[in-house]
Amino acid sequence: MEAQCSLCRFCPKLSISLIRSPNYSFLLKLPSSSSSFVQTNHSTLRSVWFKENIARRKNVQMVVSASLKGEVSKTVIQKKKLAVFVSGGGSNFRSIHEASLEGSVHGEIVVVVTNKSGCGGAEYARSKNIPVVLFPKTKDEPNGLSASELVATLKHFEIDFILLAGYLKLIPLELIQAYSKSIVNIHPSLLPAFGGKGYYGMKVHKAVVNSGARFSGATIHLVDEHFDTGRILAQRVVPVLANDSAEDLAARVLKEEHGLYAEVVAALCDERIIWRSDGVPLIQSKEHPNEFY
Ligand SMILES: Nc1nc2c(c(=O)[nH]1)N[C@@H](CN(C=O)c1ccc(C(=O)N[C@@H](CCC(=O)O)C(=O)O)cc1)CN2
Ligand SMILES: NCC(=O)N[C@@H]1O[C@H](COP(=O)([O-])[O-])[C@@H](O)[C@H]1O
Repeated sequence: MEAQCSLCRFCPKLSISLIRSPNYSFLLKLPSSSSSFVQTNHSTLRSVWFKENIARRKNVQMVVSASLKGEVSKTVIQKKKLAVFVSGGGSNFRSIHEASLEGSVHGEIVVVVTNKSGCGGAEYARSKNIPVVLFPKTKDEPNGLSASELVATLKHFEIDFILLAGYLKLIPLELIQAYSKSIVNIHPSLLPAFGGKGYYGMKVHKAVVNSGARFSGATIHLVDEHFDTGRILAQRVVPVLANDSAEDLAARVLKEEHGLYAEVVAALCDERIIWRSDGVPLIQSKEHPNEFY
């Protein structure tokens, strides 16, 4: 009898099913590409199940995969530590924070960085007892940090990923080099269209409507030293309707942004980002680990 094994939720990379053999040991059926079976036994399954539940309590995620040679190896994925950068209302920040609290994002927002101490995102962070750091140092924000002070602060918080969510200042090269392939940004258009210096907030949507474009959307990309030129990681498309105002379009795009950002941050925290040989980052599907998008 073939039964879906409890191992499957540990090893999303393999679609494994259990076949109970006559001597009561378990055979792990590897993906259809190989007809081979690997032998395991009840005690392995029981110990994996036990460790997985212990792991859950320790903020780690256990991934178990069965090798062709029959070793059942376990990979422990630590819960990631996230820094979110905001300048405005912070709805994307709130969306990611809610996903983190309900568990769909295996990460914790441990610090918020802003260039506007009174913005909505910073107020929300304070209401949730999340530390707020000012960056950069300007005449309006004399208490802001320098780039090197910010890097030191983020290292102190042991940050794994930096998420820009409506942050409006240029991220300096020093921070980009300190967090290589670990800074992402969300932009409210289908890059490379309608991106770059001067393209932020409602300015983007006004340009899209005025252009007559029939589609727009949201883009999440890796951050490099220029505005909006980093490798694209994910996009969602929305229609631009004939009588849309810029505000109508902004609301439609923002709704997609919230879902897209939570999905991408979940993939980052699950270590499901795979770099194609030509440098394009892909996301490994959680439901179908053999599929990438
Ligand atoms: N090194 C990088 N830093 C930032 C990036 C990036 O891709 N690389 N993305 C931006 C976010 N962004 C678009 O997604 C963006 C934000 C702001 C601007 C812009 O023109 N800003 C104005 C100042 C606006 C203000 O202070 O109110 C400007 O620099 O003149 C363009 C794109 C975040 N950082
Ligand atoms: N170029 C950067 C840019 O325009 N970012 C945009 O600012 C808004 C922030 O909203 P939020 O503060 O409610 O998340 C979002 O629409 C985001 O895509």
